[in-house]
Amino acid sequence: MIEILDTTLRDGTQGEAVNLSSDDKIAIAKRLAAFGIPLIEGGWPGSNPKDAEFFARMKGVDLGNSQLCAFGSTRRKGVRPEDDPSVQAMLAAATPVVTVVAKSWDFHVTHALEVSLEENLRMIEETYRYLVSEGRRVIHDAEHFFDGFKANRGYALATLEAAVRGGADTLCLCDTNGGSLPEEVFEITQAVRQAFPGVTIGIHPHNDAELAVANALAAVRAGATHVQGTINGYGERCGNLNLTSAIPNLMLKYGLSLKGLTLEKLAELREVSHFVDERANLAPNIRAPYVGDAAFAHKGGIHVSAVLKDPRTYEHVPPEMVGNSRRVLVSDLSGRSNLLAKLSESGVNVPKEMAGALLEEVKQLEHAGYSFEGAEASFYLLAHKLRGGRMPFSVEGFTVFVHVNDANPETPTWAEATVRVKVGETLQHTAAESQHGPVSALDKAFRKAIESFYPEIAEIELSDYKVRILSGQEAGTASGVRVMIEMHRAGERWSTVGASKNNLEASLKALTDGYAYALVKSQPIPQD
Ligand SMILES: CC(=O)SCCNC(=O)CCNC(=O)[C@H](O)C(C)(C)COP(=O)(O)OP(=O)(O)OC[C@H]1O[C@@H](n2cnc3c(N)ncnc32)[C@H](O)[C@@H]1OP(=O)(O)O
Ligand SMILES: CC(=O)C(=O)O
Repeated sequence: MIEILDTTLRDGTQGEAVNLSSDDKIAIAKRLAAFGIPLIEGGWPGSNPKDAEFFARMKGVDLGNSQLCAFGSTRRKGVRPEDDPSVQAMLAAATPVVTVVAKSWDFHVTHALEVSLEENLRMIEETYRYLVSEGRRVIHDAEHFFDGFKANRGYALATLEAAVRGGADTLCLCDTNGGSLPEEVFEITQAVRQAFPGVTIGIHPHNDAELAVANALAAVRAGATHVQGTINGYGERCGNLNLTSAIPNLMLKYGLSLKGLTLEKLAELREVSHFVDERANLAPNIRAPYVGDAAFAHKGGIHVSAVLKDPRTYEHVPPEMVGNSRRVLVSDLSGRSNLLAKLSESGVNVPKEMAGALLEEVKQLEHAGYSFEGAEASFYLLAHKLRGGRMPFSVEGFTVFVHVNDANPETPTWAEATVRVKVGETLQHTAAESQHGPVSALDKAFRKAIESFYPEIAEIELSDYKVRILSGQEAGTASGVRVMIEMHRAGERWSTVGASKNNLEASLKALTDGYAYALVKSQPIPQD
């Protein structure tokens, strides 16, 4: 049985760009508890008012079967634990468990802590004896344990002995600098397990050599049963053990039981990962194993063709087990299988002979700078047109004029646009102005042209607009720009693409695809 300690709210917040308010921390603690994480390290109460406030506010919060841990360090040199403000702050947090960082590496003791090797041993033992006497479960975070063991094995083991004498019930070996190799972690963890029979051994690996997951698994194979990490791998420098990878590896690959976590709960993993990113205001990593958007996204034609026959051909686990889903991408690396699968996702059945023509068109347009991978609405429209589907309008031309007044810099720059749009047999010629730039003026003029025919467009909003400069090879012969647009309406989102040598033309193509998609969706492509 493996026990997970989540340190997203402590080590996670030591990661660059990770900032959580106490409201965020409370929401994350509750979500982790609902997920089934048994130990949730909430922060360092002696460090800052926000962490102290978090623990004060958590006092009345019911975390079910999960326990909150306060983090801190051993007492300072020459101070009794009873008189050490950081130790007192840990106690004031009133958590059943405390996680205490202590030095294991002789070099750190003499150079960072600047105390004698003997005083460090006393700091560990006395701090723990005091915390245990106050009714706390003490988890000893043996900082730099692997480096310390390699430098001075005898002293590193002596720090663990001091921890056990003081009453620590878990010896968590930290790869603080994140540079250890799995074979070293295996051997050293095994040596510690043999030296401390009956004591719980833990692992806290950092990811500086991209080995945190491998090192956690190595430690578990060597007998560690307590694993510390963070959701999405947040943490100091390159981060901590990513629990969204470690948890499914332990459960699905090693077949181990994890305290508090069931296979049913594992299906919440992707949602938990996104919840934490959302609270931290960070964009999810699309390539994150198991939980990322791309984790089960199939792009190469050969892959898609096989996955459609049996997903096990290119998937190591079923995506549903971790709450993810299979996706098929359309690009110039597609075969007909990608297109047919993509269209069938939207309920569209395209005859096989037509798929060849569609594939050819996708490849030509991608050569000219389009990218359909993230522009599923534009791809849908291509198929719609190829099937002879009616388009709600056609754009016949546009002009844009930007007014600048160099003589009077106080006068705001503003743009004026006209568009010529045909709806059925009616030619609409409209103009609009905007102080938010030429694309905004074009959008307004275009809406004006079609709104009397399609009043439902009033509900559509633009949510994202990205321009990418295409150069040389990537754009083939058509160096220029690619514009990707995202629109939404009542909880539904869709994305489109336009490419051209002219930024405004690319923008108008992506914009009008967005409106056209919303309108044709109510008149689906006729089926065979
Ligand atoms: C490996 C880890 O990730 S451990 C967690 C690290 N996390 C953090 O540091 C975030 C929170 N930290 C803080 O808010 C501050 O650093 C505080 C409040 C802890 C200390 O602040 P300050 O008193 O200003 O000290 P400062 O940060 O400059 O230096 C750290 C001190 O802790 C001491 N220290 C380091 N490790 C330990 C330890 N295991 N036990 C006791 N003291 C320690 C250092 O020797 C140094 O003492 P010194 O000031 O006498 O040289
Ligand atoms: C305790 C801790 O965060 C470390 O040693 O990395």
